[in-house]
Amino acid sequence: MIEQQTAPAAADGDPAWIGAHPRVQRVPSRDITLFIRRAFLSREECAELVRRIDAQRRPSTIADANGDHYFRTSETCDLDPADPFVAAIDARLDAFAGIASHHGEPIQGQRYDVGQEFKAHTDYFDPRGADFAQFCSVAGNRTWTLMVYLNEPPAGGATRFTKIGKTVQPETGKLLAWNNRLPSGLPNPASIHHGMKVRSGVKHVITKWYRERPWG
Ligand SMILES: O=C(O)CCC(=O)C(=O)O
Ligand SMILES: [Fe+2]
Repeated sequence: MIEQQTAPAAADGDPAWIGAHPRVQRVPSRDITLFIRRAFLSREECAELVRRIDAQRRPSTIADANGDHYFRTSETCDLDPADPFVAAIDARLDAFAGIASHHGEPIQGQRYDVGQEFKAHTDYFDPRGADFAQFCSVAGNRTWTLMVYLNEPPAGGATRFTKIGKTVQPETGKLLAWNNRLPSGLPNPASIHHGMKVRSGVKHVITKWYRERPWG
């Protein structure tokens, strides 16, 4: 009998579901739910994504502009959800998170050249921030983040979770998944993280964010 792959239907990620996948490690922390899964994507899949990101990149932007023009110096690419290759990766991310696809934003790509970074920030939007209504009135705030490194720069480019003191090194195909919320549903300030400066080479990642309510 062929095993039927059913799409996830849940509105939120379940740590027990994610933690039960093969080869998943949970980062020990009382303050955040954070998982690492090495080699989630193959080198070939990563290279395919890098090609698409490089072809369509634009300067990255931030919500709640803070006057620091060097806060996020990378470039961003909105990957085309209608591209069958992208759609297949999207479905694997949803299956990993265990979250219904309509809660997900389209996958983004990020590209960092030497000297580029994304300073310490949270992926959730500040409920008191000026841009909250603009970004969150329909789908609500961000819940989980899934991020995959598509390459490994020779120096720099780590992701540092500054509040919990955990630094993750880029590694081709490595996935990070974390909950941006507390068990109460409020935003978790311990999820703050810094995409650190690339010192040599180039760094690409994909980011996939899920929302409290259906997207779009
Ligand atoms: O590039 C990184 O290491 C972090 C990226 C990130 O935090 C983001 O895109 O929200
Ligand atoms: Fe982030």
